[in-house]
Amino acid sequence: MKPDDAFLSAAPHLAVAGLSRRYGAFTALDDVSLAIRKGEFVCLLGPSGCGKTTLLRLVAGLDTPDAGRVLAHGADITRLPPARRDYGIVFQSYALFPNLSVADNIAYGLTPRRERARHRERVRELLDLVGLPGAEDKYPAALSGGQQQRVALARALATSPGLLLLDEPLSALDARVRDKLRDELKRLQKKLGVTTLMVTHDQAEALAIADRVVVMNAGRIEQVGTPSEIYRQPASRFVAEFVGEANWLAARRVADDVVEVGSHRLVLGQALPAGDAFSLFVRPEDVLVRERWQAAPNTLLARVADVAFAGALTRLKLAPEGMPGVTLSAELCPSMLSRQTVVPGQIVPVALPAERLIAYPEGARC
Ligand SMILES: Nc1ncnc2c1ncn2[C@@H]1O[C@H](COP(=O)(O)OP(=O)(O)OP(=O)(O)O)[C@@H](O)[C@H]1O
Repeated sequence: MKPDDAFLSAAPHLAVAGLSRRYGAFTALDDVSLAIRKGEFVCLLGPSGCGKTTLLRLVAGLDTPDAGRVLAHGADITRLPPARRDYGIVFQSYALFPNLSVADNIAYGLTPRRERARHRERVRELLDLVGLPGAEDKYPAALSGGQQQRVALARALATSPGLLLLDEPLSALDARVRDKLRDELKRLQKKLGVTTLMVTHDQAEALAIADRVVVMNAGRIEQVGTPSEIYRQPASRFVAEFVGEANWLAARRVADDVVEVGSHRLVLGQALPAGDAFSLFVRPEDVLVRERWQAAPNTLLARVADVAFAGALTRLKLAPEGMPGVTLSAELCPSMLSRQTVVPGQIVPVALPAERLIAYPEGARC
């Protein structure tokens, strides 16, 4: 059974199976399969041009695939026109009607039009929900970007759709407004339980907001996982490079779970993939600076090259002995620094926990 068959037979809330979209000779989306459960918040994450919006547009019915299917509750909706699909959508640009009041913008999709009193009540409810009570009579031009996006969200939710589609809804906003709206969006999504698919190229946003993140690269899915799985266990070198900060060390195979970096042997928590040359990955917060030396596997000495205070943590640059040319970034939390001072030039013991090291075959790039 192909993985698509397994998840399609489970009739998830939304599924795409073997979806491809080509523009001339260029393949924007290449055999993508994905299943989304009811109530899930899923983020499509990836660099510009990787096919996120293409996938969202196919789900919305705004475009037609060259191959593959879109299914809602197991029913094939690939050819169903957008108006007959059960979703609300918010785009990056606010896309409100400038000549309509906030109330009319929100009520636009509500039918039948004659039920004005009922619509007024629904608009009031939605404006409360998105944190804009009393804004009914304002016009879009009188609203800030963040407020306009709240109205766009209210409009998308007006018909209580089964699916909320969001295409970079926060990226046109300044950082402070974006963070606030991000938290509110997450709270709102959980409160309503509306299944949500959001496109973003901002990894911090995806990790903070999503139940599951779909990392895309060049029209394909690299990994689907919870934010913590994506961050802690990147399935490919591409994901490891795209999400979060990392140290990369050139390593050579010594045994099935042992590599050599410079003159050091490092034990790994899992068996190496095939190959002799690897890029060894370790997050800065997993580079552990010890108070005193203990002869233990994966422990080495390093000279502190730089100490930079960064508020909630302190960033160190470390030059490990026996690894010429290598600089390791480490992050220390305040509780650790209250026990020990670290200054440039100091020699400190450093541990690289086996289970925190991941080896990717050299050359297996993006
Ligand atoms: N109508 C089109 N005609 C030709 N090429 C297209 C068309 N639409 C998209 N593409 C190409 O398909 C690829 C994927 O585009 P898509 O908009 O899905 O990327 P994206 O991941 O959403 O990127 P961004 O974050 O920049 O919006 C891009 O290389 C884009 O240039």
